[in-house]
Amino acid sequence: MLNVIDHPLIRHKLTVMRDKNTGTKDFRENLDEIGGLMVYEITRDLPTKEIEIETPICKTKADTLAAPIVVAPILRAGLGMVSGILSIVPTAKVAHIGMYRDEETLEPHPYFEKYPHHMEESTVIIVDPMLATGGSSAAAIDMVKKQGATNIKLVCLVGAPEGVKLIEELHPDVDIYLAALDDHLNEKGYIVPGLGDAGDRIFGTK
Ligand SMILES: O=c1ccn([C@@H]2O[C@H](COP(=O)(O)O)[C@@H](O)[C@H]2O)c(=O)[nH]1
Ligand SMILES: O=P(O)(O)OP(=O)(O)O
Ligand SMILES: [Mg+2]
Repeated sequence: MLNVIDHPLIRHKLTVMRDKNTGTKDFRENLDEIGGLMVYEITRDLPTKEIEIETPICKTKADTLAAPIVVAPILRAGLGMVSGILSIVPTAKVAHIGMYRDEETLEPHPYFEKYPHHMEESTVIIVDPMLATGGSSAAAIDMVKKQGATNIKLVCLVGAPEGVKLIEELHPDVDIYLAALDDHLNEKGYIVPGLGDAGDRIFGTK
């Protein structure tokens, strides 16, 4: 199911990121901050369990997270959201999924994967700022499913209708979270209006 997280702070920060005159430093900082703000909303339905603790006053029962959380950035661009997410969920483990998109065919090419233990019992949050054709995210979801993950969330900043459709078709069990649903893809597979090439803007490459 698609969830567009609509919040004035997120809209403001995303506008800064979309602006072509925004430099690497401000682009990175705003991406990180949006990552933190989005994850607060996304984790709203995480399962909790009651445990017994002792306060300075008495014994009591209180809630704690029931399952481990794994943040799985799709390299490189997804890396830009990790520290913002970890600032809200500091106990999360981090998986890495290396993927590049062929510039001609737009097909995703995985080149690296590394996971923490217990993927099957974790809530896995896959992050990539851009959901364009959806090929990279769909492939990343396949990869974490092969590791046994069943509770998977996909968190992107900007999505195109084409990418949302692909994920809904291939992985109807995965909830999609966006900060904005944009208009369409251009002939080169870039999101319009979008924010350009996220990896290049984060890392200052071209
Ligand atoms: O406007 C865009 C579109 C894509 N990217 C990069 O490509 C992948 C996602 O593309 P899919 O077509 O959905 O596989 C994403 O990892 C971005 O790194 C982009 O930066 N800007
Ligand atoms: O999906 P790509 O090819 O844009 O990868 P990166 O995020 O490393 O720029
Ligand atoms: Mg890129």
